[in-house]
Amino acid sequence: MAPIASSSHSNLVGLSQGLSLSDSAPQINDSPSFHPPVRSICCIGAGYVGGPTCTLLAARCPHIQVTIVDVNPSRIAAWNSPPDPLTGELTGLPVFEPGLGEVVKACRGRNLWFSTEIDEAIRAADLIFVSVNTPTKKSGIGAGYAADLHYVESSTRRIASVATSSKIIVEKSTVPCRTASSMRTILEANSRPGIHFDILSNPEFLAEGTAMRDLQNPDRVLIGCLDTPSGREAADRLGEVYENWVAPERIYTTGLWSSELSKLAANALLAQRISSINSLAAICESTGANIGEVAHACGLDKRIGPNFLRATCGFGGSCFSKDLLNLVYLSESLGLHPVAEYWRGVLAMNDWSKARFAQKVVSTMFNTITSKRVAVLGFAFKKDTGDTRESPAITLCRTFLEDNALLSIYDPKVPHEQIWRDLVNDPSRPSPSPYPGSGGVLLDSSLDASIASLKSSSRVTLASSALEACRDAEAVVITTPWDQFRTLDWQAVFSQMQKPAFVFDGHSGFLDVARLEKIGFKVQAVGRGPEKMDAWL
Ligand SMILES: NC(=O)C1=CN([C@@H]2O[C@H](COP(=O)(O)OP(=O)(O)OC[C@H]3O[C@@H](n4cnc5c(N)ncnc54)[C@H](O)[C@@H]3O)[C@@H](O)[C@H]2O)C=CC1
Ligand SMILES: O=C(O)[C@H]1O[C@H](OP(=O)(O)OP(=O)(O)OC[C@H]2O[C@@H](n3ccc(=O)[nH]c3=O)[C@H](O)[C@@H]2O)[C@H](O)[C@@H](O)[C@@H]1O
Repeated sequence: MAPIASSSHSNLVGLSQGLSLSDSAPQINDSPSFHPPVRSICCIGAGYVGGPTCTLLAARCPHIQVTIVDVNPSRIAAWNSPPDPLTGELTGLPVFEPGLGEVVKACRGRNLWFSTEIDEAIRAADLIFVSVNTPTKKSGIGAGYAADLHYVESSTRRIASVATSSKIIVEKSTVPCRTASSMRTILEANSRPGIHFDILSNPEFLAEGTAMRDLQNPDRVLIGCLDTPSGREAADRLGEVYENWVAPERIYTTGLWSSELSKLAANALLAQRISSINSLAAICESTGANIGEVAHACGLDKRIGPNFLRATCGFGGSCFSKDLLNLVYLSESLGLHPVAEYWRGVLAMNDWSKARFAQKVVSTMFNTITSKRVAVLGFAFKKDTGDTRESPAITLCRTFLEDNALLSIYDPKVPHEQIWRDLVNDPSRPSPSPYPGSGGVLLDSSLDASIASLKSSSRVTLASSALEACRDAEAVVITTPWDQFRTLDWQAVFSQMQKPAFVFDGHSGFLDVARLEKIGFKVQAVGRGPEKMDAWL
């Protein structure tokens, strides 16, 4: 495979063996004739990806009009919410991302619009990003594994039915391999005569909490296209948009199917590293080795590298599990059962890591947490986001509640209503969302009743600060590594806790264990062996 390099807008490299000609990356750049330079963009889906991605695009391309649309009016209203009158900050946005508010403020009303007028935005656009949710199917064929593509399909049908001019359609959502082919069939079967669509795959690699930084300075922009003159030209047009702020050598063009698969592959490989280090963390805890030292020692090898080797109480987030399940399903569908088993193992290790951590809390606290107050610090799946989808904190809190603990939970960004819903929602159903219609379950009466019952049981308190959450607690469990938890006044925490005061750190190397032990805490941290192992030295 050629290294990332580009001599034209399309970085036309990456012919993959085994692909038919139309699957492979194109080799030459034909003169344009199908699509004019992009002046107007529509993004369907105003979520964690569509919102930040197209906001940054609007900021870097003032000559392009960008309209982000969504079927969910409350989400769009939140994107259009006014600045706080006191601070001037945009605190009502539906997505919390450091730096996002400032960029929205600078562009909104200039060349950035948030709207529910989907048809109008589709008609006006030269290029359309499809950034809708692709959750794991909850029922029917492939339930629990396959991606639910009905949001992608309904967006595609809508484009076909309302478009009055030719367009470039860009898959931004993470989709199974060959989804572009289904989209093309739908578009061709439903569009008006004389209208031409080209479909590109342009997966998104941003991570929540660092989205604006990742979008501004991506490791790579991947564009998959068909090897046809119009497909190559469409890739050029999208490449030109990115070149307003991304160096051409970081824009990598491949065949469509390689691009679709690369997104699943990248997430699978990242998740695999976490499960690998978490498996080693378990060995450390039983031997007296320290996972921080082991990870550092391994990461010094340039072939391994230091990133994504932080042992934790398990990975979360809306995509790692979903995309791994998708890969497992794809492998099974292709009859590649050992491949499916291999990736399934990454998920199994993650489930085990969460269960193991919860078990450690219970066993350390003399094998019972019944009626003991446990302070849970953090509820989002990682710091600097308010997103709780697949957060390990949810699994841990549910386990503690099943063991009859009293929970006191604090997170700086997750709204209380979201925490209540996550605690009572059946995990086999879609993750509930504060934005009805956004892909999560709608608030229904049974959910409301469960929340009311949990609230009235007094088994869970939602605190307004970390210190408040820790008051009278017998244990503090760090589930999300927000910076403010590291710099907490731990002496003050200790003085107001029951004794012995336990701390369980779900993120290796996050807390200064030696300092906490000096204060008097009994500390357990993922991947840190027991003191007594060193006793024979
Ligand atoms: N969340 C993340 O950090 C990343 C997500 N992805 C992928 O991006 C895609 C979107 O993910 P998120 O933004 O997190 O999802 P999300 O659930 O936050 O947003 C999706 C939005 O699409 C809207 N929508 C659904 N169908 C629609 C339709 N027919 N017309 C108009 N709007 C519609 C929903 O109302 C929702 O607001 C998924 O495929 C995901 O795997 C990729 C990289 C990062
Ligand atoms: O497709 C997606 O949705 C995105 O998924 C991840 O991004 P994200 O889930 O937002 O955040 P990460 O930083 O990857 O963290 C995911 C989870 O892994 C955990 N993690 C991360 C790193 C690590 O070393 N150990 C570890 O347990 C985090 O605590 C978190 O729970 C990928 O990093 C993005 O490239 C990708 O675009």
